Order: sequence, then C-alpha cells, then structure tokens
Amino acid sequence: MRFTKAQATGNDFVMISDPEAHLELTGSTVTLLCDRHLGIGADGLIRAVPAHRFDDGVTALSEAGLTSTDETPLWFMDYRNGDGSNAEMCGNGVRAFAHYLIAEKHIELGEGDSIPVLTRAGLRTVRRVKEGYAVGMGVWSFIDPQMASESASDSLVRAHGLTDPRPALSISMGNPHTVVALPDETTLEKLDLHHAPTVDPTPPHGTNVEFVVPAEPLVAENQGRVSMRVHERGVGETLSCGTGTCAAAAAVRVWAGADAVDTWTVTVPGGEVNVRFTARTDGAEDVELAGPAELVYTGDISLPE
Ligand SMILES: N[C@@H](CCC[C@H](N)C(=O)O)C(=O)O
Repeated sequence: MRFTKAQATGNDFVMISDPEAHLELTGSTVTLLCDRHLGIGADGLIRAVPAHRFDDGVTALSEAGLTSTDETPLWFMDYRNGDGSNAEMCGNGVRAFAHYLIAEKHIELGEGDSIPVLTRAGLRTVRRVKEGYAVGMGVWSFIDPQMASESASDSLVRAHGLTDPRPALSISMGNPHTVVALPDETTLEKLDLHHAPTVDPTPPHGTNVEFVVPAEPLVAENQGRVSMRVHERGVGETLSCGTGTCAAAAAVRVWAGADAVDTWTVTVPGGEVNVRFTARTDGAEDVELAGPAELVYTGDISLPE
C-alpha cells in the first residue's frame, strides 16, 4: 500500500488515497500503521475516499444535503486516531488532507481557491493561503448547554504535575475538548502528559484536554495570544491539535469577557496557528483556523494479512 507521511505543526498523519474505497482498515491495522516502533508511526491516519463510496460519507452527504459522484467526487476525510478509534474532525489533519489531495492530483487548488471537504462533523471549507491553508471550522459550542448562560467552568481536571485539580470548560469543535487554564509557562512545561489527565465529569464521548496559558498582556496589537499543550483522546500528548487550538481560543475568549478580540495566535510545541472568530446573525460564531501543512515523505508498506 502506498502512503504519504504528512505533518501540520508537528501533528503527524499517515495519508492514504482510496478512490475506489477498496481498503478494509480495521482499528488494529490503523494502530499498527501508526505505531512508532512497529509501523510507520503517526498520531493518526487519514484516508481520502469519495464520500459516496463510504458509509460514513453517505451519512454525512445526506445530513448536509449534498451529492458526490464519480465524475465530481466530494472528498471525505476518514480520520482515525492512533488507537484505531474514529474521530469526528481534525483541524491539523484537514489542512494536510487538502495538501495531499493536490499532490495526488485528486484536486487542483490555486492560492485563494477553496474546496469543500466532508468529515464526520459535517462539511468544512479549506482555502489555500500564502502560509498554508485556512479552514472554515464551523461554529464552536459549549458541550454542556447550561454554560451558554454562565461562563466559568463545568468540570475539574487532574493531571500529573499539577498539585490541585483545576476548573475547566468543555467546548465542541465537532469533536470534544476540555480547556484548562494554568497560571504560568513553568506550570505548563512541568506537566507530565505521558499520563492521561482525568476530567470530572467527563463529556459523554470522552475528550481531548488542552492546557493553556493566556499571554500577559492577553491582547497586543488587537491580537490575543495563548500557549497550549494537549493530551488527545485516542492518541496521548501530541505536538499540536488544530481543533484544540480553536477550543482553547474560544475558552480563553469566554473567560476574558465581552470585549475580547476576534483573532488569536495559539503557540503549541509544534509551531503556531491563527484562529479567527466571526459573529453570525443567529448569535453563534464561526471559527477559522489557519496554519501550515507539509508532506514529509512517501513510501510503500504491506498491510498485515
Ligand atoms: N489532532 C486533531 C484532532 C484529532 C482527533 C482527536 N484526537 C479526537 O479524538 O477528537 C486536530 O488537529 O484537530
């Protein structure tokens, strides 16, 4: 099987093209391919498949009221975590996905052009920009609907390296996130994320946990700044999580109050991304995530029998 290794701010992926939807990728095959000792090694695996040829794609097409055909395929991002589980969305992965579709000649995309990408979380739009790709990530929401009228925390998080449990706020970007604010960069550096943090109560489908330190001052030149580390559901600590950076910026913005700015730079161990919020007429906010993506190498691997 031919594959490409991709990375986006250090979040790395095995990319596979499956235009005929022939591949049978079980959870254990994905785990093996993503294993850094026994396989290729990656945080997750992404299969490019025309939406109409794959069950989850057909469901997503009908929910979005869209069509996909052999002549004009709508590409589905079949994202799997390194432990073999499915996830709804991947913000770094979708930029790598667009880059890969271009390299595989499945699409053409000039600077300023956009393509639709179907995911388990619904339709996303990826625009090619100078620094990489800007993704229309849809709206963010509180996982606990009660939080819409309050604005502090909905859970407590414990982690190795923290002496006390800390309050946290859970936010959906299509997939679940729990954001915890820390007092300073030293506390962020000292966290030991080899161990999964515990979240009490845990959101119904598990959660990715983002630890953030808002910059001091929080806003400079009309731009907010946050540092972040993440423990991803189904993976462990990663160098970056795109949906996590959106959730982190959304949470810090909620905590900062009504006059918080709309554009944010989030620094992660693997680099930097930009997150922008735009108010909609229904009161919700659209989120755009911009950052780089790179294809690292291409290879061949035999799938286990
Ligand atoms: N790294 C991704 C998120 C991947 C999915 C996540 N682990 C989950 O289970 O929700 C990103 O860049 O958003």
